[in-house]
Amino acid sequence: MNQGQPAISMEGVSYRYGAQTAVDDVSLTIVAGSLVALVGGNGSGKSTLLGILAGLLDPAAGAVTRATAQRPAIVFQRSAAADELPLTVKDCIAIGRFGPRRLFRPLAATDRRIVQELMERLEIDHLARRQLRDLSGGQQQRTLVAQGLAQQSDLLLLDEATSALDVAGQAIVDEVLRETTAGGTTVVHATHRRRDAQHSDQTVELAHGRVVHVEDRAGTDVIRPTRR
Ligand SMILES: Nc1ncnc2c1ncn2[C@@H]1O[C@H](COP(=O)(O)OP(=O)(O)OP(=O)(O)O)[C@@H](O)[C@H]1O
Repeated sequence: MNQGQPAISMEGVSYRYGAQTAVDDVSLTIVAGSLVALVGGNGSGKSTLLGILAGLLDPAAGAVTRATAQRPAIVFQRSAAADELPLTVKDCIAIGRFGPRRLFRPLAATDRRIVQELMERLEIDHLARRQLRDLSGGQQQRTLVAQGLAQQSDLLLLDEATSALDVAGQAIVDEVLRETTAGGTTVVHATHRRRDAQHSDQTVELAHGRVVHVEDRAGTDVIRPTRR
């Protein structure tokens, strides 16, 4: 995909849970190879919008256009599998190569290399054989980010995926995400912490399901918020 071209366009997108409108008439263009922070308070619609971008939720109204048909990689704050399955850090990242159903087939040399490189980049290689459920929240989050990256999708979606990271861990993930977008991947990171947006190319602020503010890296408004 060409960097600088639209990776995703949303036009008048809305989503409702029964009578509750969670995303309300959102129009947005996300440029390929950019790092976008989706910010807003609890219940502002970040996860729902991410679910729409992931293709997991069908909007009630509006249109979403993606430049490619690749399946997006999505990283959540926590993994239920981490609590239930006897997964090592290495296994968990390997899921990103195969999908959960093919977890226990042998890794090809290329997959092993990708898993190893990601563990090194995220500085979790010393934890490779540890059970995920025995790790700290921040160590688990680094592993889940590595799992998302292992998928090598052109669209990486993060849902509060760095909330437990300390300053050093956040700096590592910021750097890895920056490298990832430089390689052409589009990254959308939903977070309620505004400071997580400081390295993003674009910050999209949601309130009550609406885009209320969009800023580019230099701090200038680039898209007018949707009118009420
Ligand atoms: N499964 C659901 N059923 C009913 N309402 C829901 C459901 N999921 C979310 N909502 C509602 O939709 C709105 C947006 O929720 P969403 O989870 O998208 O927000 P968010 O910004 O991700 O919040 P948080 O930061 O708390 O995770 C909220 O009012 C929420 O109560």
